[in-house]
Amino acid sequence: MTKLSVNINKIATLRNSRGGNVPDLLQFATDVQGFGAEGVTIHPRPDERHIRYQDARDLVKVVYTEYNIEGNPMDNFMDLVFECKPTQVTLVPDAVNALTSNAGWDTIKHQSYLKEIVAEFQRNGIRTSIFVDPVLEMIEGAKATGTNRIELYTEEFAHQYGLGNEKAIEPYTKAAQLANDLGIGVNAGHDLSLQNIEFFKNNIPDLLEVSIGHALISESLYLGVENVIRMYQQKMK
Ligand SMILES: CC(=O)[C@@H](O)[C@H](O)COP(=O)(O)O
Ligand SMILES: NCC(=O)COP(=O)(O)O
Repeated sequence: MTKLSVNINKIATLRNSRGGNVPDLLQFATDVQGFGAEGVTIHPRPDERHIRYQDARDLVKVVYTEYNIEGNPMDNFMDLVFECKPTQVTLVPDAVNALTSNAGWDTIKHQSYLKEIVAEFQRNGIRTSIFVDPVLEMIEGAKATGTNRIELYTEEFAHQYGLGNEKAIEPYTKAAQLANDLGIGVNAGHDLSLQNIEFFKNNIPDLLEVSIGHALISESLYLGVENVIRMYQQKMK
């Protein structure tokens, strides 16, 4: 079975836009788990524009499924992860001001750095995952770091699939197969959605977990708005 970890960054974005506590991030995390999600993902960024470092700490008290913290392993981020002790840390090579994640690690160039960091998280009992493009050399490089898992960066697949190009799945299938052969677990994420998730899942052997945020929150708005409009009108009859 593939676990669904809900990325709640967007809930924090909405909350921060008004300065109060609506929507309530902790309640939302509690609810998605109550609705059956098998995990909660956050990706605190250095400017704290959505998830704040304090959110990561507060979530420790309410996340009873898999807690996945994503980010670039700079000093502040590492300290935060050691403090929160999530189930999994996903290492992402984002630039400080990146709008969103836009590339996987070069696991060959940064191999000794990643090896050291992976070992440090694992010594603290935290499972590691390395965000990578579906390139076979990068999967082999990831193996050499000692990581437990990789997360396949799926933006290109999502984009191409949206254009009708089903062949775009091929490098992902091959990368996942190699990871399986090498004994590394396979996660995936970025721009996965109701439109593309079934095809993706059906073509990736042993997909352990997907983390989905942007589309899932947008789809929740679309699928919920009709009900909410009727509820307002009901109250004003
Ligand atoms: C690692 C990854 O794929 C990202 O999708 C990410 O976690 C989302 O971050 P933002 O919500 O800041 O775009
Ligand atoms: N790791 C990917 C993630 O957490 C969510 O990405 P997206 O669905 O917001 O693109």
